[in-house]
Amino acid sequence: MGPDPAVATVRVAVRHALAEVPSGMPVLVACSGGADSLALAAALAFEAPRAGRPAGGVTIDHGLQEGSAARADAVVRLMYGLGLDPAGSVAVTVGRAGGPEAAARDARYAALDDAAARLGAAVLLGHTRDDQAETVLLGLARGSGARSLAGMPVEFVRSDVRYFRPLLDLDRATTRRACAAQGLEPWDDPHNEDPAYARVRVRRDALPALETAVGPGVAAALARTARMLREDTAALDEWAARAHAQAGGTDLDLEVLAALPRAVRTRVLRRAAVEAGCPAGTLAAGHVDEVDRLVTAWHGQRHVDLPGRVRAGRRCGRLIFGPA
Ligand SMILES: Nc1ncnc2c1ncn2[C@@H]1O[C@H](COP(=O)(O)OP(=O)(O)OP(=O)(O)O)[C@@H](O)[C@H]1O
Repeated sequence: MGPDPAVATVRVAVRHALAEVPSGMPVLVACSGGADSLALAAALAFEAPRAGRPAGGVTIDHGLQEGSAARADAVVRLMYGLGLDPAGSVAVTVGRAGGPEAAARDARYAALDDAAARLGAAVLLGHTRDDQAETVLLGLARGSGARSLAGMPVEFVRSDVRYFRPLLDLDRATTRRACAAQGLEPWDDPHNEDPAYARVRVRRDALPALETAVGPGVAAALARTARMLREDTAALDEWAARAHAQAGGTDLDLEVLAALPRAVRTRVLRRAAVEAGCPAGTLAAGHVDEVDRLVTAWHGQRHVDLPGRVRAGRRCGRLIFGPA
C-alpha cells in the first residue's frame, strides 16, 4: 500500500524543490513545529536520503512566550526522530523595529541565514497557498502595488543563502492531513489564532466571507493572481534595469526618462536613488512620486531630499542623484 495521498503530495512537492537545489548542497528545513513545517520536515527526511542529499533542521526560539525553550527542544527531538541530522534550535533576541511580527521575522531570518551559511545549506520554508492568499488579500486591502501583490516567491536568495517554499501550491488542509497520517502532532502557535493580528482576522473572517460571497476556491484564485503579477513585475523590472543602464546610472537623461511609461520610469528612479546611497527599505512611494514630478511636472522646483542624505535635482537636461 502506498502512502496516504496527503503525505504523497507533500513528498512530491519536496522532491521537486530538491531537484532545484545545486547537487551536493545540504538542505535545512526551518521548522516551527506547526503543521506546515512539520509536514515539510517529514517529507524532507523521507526524500533527502533518496536524493543522496544531507538534510537537517533548525527551529528558532523567539523567546516571546513562556515555555518557548522547552518547545524548541521538543521540535529538535521531533526532527531527530524523523531522521534529520543535524537538528538544532537557535534562541534569538527579538527587537522592536517595525512592530512585533516584523521584528520576529527579521530575527528569524537572520538566524536562519547564519545556520545555513555555516553548513553551506539551502533552506526550505513551510509557507502554503493559504499563506500566499492571505498576503495578497492583505496587500489588496492596504492598496499595495504589484510588487507586494505578487506575494511570496517560490525561491529567493538572501545573504547568499538560497531559500525555497516547496508547499506554495498546497493548502493547509493537506499539511494537516499529512501530519495526522504520520502520527505527527503539530504545535498550534496561539499567535496564529490571536485576532489582534490583521493576518489572523483575514484568515478567520475575510477569506471565509469571500468564499461565501463568490464561491469556493478563493485562496487558489488569489495565489494565481500573485503568480501572474510576479511574472508581470519581473518583466517590468527587467525593462527598468535596461532603461536605467541606458539613461545613465545616477546622472539620467531627462528626455529618455520622460519617454518611458510611468511604471518603468518610477522603477528607474527608485534604482537610481538606491544606487546613489538611499537605503531601499526607507524609500517610500511618495518619495519616488516627488522625484517623478521633477521629470514630468517640473515648474521650477529645485530638488527633492531623500532618505540616506541623497538629493535628486535637475541640471542641464539631466536628473542627478547625489549627496545632499
Ligand atoms: N520558530 C520558527 N522556527 C523555524 N522556522 C520557522 C519558525 N517560525 C516560522 N518558521 C518558518 O517560516 C514559515 C512560515 O512561518 P509562519 O509563521 O507562517 O508559520 P507557522 O504558522 O508558525 O508554522 P507552520 O508554517 O509550520 O504551520 C514556517 O512554515 C517555517 O518554515
